[in-house]
Amino acid sequence: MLFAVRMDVSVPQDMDAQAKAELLAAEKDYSQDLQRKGEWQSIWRCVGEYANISIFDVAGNERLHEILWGLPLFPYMTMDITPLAEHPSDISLD
Ligand SMILES: O=C(O)C[C@H]1C=CC(=O)O1
Repeated sequence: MLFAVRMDVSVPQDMDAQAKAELLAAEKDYSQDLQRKGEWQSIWRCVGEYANISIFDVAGNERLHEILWGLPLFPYMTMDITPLAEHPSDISLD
């Protein structure tokens, strides 16, 4: 199942610099591991915002929930999740 997820990040301004660096490194590792496994298909920066739009291809809602809850940055994010279906005008389906 495909999902588009918009993640808006808001890390506290007063977070310790070392703790922030470790958090962002853990987030990157977590994301790239799932990208290599094919569940996190793509990630795009939203221009001018500390936000991304990501495409996930996962077994179902429970798996997406598990992935999102496991994000190291989860406590500092808000998310908007859109389930995706095929579009009848998609030429790759012809
Ligand atoms: O920078 C972000 O958009 C937040 C985050 C989500 C995955 C990742 O590597 O960073």
